[in-house]
Amino acid sequence: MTAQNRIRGLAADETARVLVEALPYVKRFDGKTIVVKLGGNAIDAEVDKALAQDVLLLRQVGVRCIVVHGGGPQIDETLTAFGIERQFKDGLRVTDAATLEAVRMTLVGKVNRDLVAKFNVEAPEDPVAVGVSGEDGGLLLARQLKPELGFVGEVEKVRASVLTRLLDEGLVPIVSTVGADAKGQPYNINADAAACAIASEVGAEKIVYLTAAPGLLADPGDQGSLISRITAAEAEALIASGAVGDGMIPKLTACIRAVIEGVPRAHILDGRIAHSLLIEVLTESGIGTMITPRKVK
Ligand SMILES: Nc1ncnc2c1ncn2[C@@H]1O[C@H](COP(=O)(O)OP(=O)(O)O)[C@@H](O)[C@H]1O
Ligand SMILES: CC(=O)N[C@@H](CCC(=O)OP(=O)(O)O)C(=O)O
Repeated sequence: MTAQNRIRGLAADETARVLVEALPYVKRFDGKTIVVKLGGNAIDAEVDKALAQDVLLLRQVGVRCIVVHGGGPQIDETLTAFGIERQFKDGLRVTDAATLEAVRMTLVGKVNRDLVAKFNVEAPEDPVAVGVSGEDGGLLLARQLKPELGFVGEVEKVRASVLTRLLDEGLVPIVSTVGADAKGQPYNINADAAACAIASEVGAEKIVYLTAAPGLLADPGDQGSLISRITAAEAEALIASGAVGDGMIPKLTACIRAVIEGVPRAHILDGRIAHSLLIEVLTESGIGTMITPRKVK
């Protein structure tokens, strides 16, 4: 059985054997940081449990994981319940004051709390997941992106020490992406962009985007058209060609930016597949799409 298939069917008593087989890959990441971005469309009870297990296992073998989450569909639900209309421009949510309240309530107050709880039930003896909002400890200093988007922010500065101090203590930060400016005005920040800013500032070895697609597709209508490897320049050309749509544009743009800013590899993986993170990190062939700064063998 290949290491990939073994990890897929990971059973507790098999974990040690799988890890021995994966040792060369584990060593590569010992002491390194991996940023994992979980998209709102990939959030699901079963895969969240598998993700929690993967992150906790990687932590046990010395990998420092930071989880950044989105929550687009969950925000939509809150807006519907409040009778507030949703509006998007270029994949970003137009955020007026009422929408901002709903975003903050949903991302920080619900999605983040639920994920922290799911992670900590996987290790009740040693609950290491800690929820952090971009407003906590000044983690995400934000400024308005464009006046026409209202309270949508871009990251001006990441205060990485908020996360590295937690990682140094063996904790696993779970980040929601509402930031604030120096005056305390909160901003809604796209989670793909925030994860990229965090990965470059902490000097991550990898950024992994878990989403509800097999990876980057050459043709969004053809699930079999997966692109396994792509350089930043090729990815830019693909966006310009119009073959990338919806939520994939901010994600691919964030991947391009991350690798240009020094993160060696960015990945887009199918977050609906249980243990996709572990399969990617601990096996040679990997899954999904890998974005690199330039061509690699
Ligand atoms: N070229 C493409 N390859 C893959 N997915 C694409 C592409 N173009 C558009 N998409 C769509 O983008 C979606 C990912 O965006 P989104 O759902 O916003 O992600 P997330 O919630 O993970 O941030 C995919 O599920 C797919 O429907
Ligand atoms: C400015 C902006 O668009 N912010 C996003 C933040 C959540 C997010 O990015 O969630 P996903 O990762 O699930 O897409 C939003 O309001 O939906």
